[in-house]
Amino acid sequence: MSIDEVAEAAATPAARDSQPLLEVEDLRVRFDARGRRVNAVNGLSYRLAAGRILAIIGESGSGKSVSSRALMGLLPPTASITGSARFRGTELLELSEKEWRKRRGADIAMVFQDPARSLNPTMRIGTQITEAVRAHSSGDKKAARERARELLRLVRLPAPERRFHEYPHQLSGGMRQRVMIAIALAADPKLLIADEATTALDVTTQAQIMDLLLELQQRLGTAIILISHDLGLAASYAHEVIVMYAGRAVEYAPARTLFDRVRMPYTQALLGAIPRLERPPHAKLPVTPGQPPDLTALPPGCPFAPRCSRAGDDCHTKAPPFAEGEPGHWWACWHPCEGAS
Ligand SMILES: Nc1ncnc2c1ncn2[C@@H]1O[C@H](COP(=O)(O)OP(=O)(O)OP(=O)(O)O)[C@@H](O)[C@H]1O
Repeated sequence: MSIDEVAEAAATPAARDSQPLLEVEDLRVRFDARGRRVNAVNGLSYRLAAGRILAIIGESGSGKSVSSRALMGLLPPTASITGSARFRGTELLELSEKEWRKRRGADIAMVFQDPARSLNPTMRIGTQITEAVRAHSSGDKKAARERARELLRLVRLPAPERRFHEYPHQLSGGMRQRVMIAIALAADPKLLIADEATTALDVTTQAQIMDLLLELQQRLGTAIILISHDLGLAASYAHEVIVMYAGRAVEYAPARTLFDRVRMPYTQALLGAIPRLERPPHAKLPVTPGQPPDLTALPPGCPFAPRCSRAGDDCHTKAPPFAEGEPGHWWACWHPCEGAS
């Protein structure tokens, strides 16, 4: 089945209603520090089925990382989290730190933007992956080393035998990111969150890492959440896309539907700012005129209204619900676009 066929299948109610891997409902994250309250995530809900690729896109500060870190128990103590995030039926938001230590990386693993900072510079690559394997298994060291070698081959690291004995600084950025992906896969997670995992890489290497993630999703059935500023990346690789603004989902649809029939003016502004013919394959989110709202003082209406060319008086007073306007296609807007980007 091609990605397009998979995406089409996802739009059917049957596929949507099948047992989801992850169900996020009304997730809210607030930071209280030094007398300031930052409302970083403000009622985010979505479902992800096993083996699917979901892209979460939005401008800087829209809550993409914070909402995903909440799923890994990685937020600081200044964060108050409410709502629900069920992974295969288990409520993640109620886990204790002790339970997190056992589970983190096992069910859900995360790959970040900067592999140089995530790897230990003083430890050989092979040792770091072996330790990750041992953290999640009861097998002996020899078996863990063998599994580490297998993981390096799985992520297609060139010359894996030689690299096994090398240090991070001896590898290129793309190779280091392959090592981070190998570490993330050590416990065979069902969900991999890639938080801007290719942003720091050159365009060719970006494409290679994305192709690797796609291959892993197809071979291992790992679901992937791609957090990105990159619309082209979402269009090329994701089955479904969530567009976030001010800590909320403002549009959600199968990738093709979203790019063919945009409804939310914010998404259209993001897409429309780059002329289609000139749109490079990995176009970064352009800056839409105006500023994102102050998360310490959110307006009563639609948070995008002050920047929106379609906004009416109602938009400034009453927040539009995030609702399924067409089968499989959700948006939060009182005056949606006509349906073509
Ligand atoms: N520890 C924290 N304390 C206070 N505010 C925070 C903290 N972490 C994040 N925030 C705020 O929460 C909001 C959402 O941040 P988040 O990192 O999720 O955005 P993002 O969409 O991932 O942006 P980027 O693409 O720049 O990473 C931002 O305003 C950010 O400043």
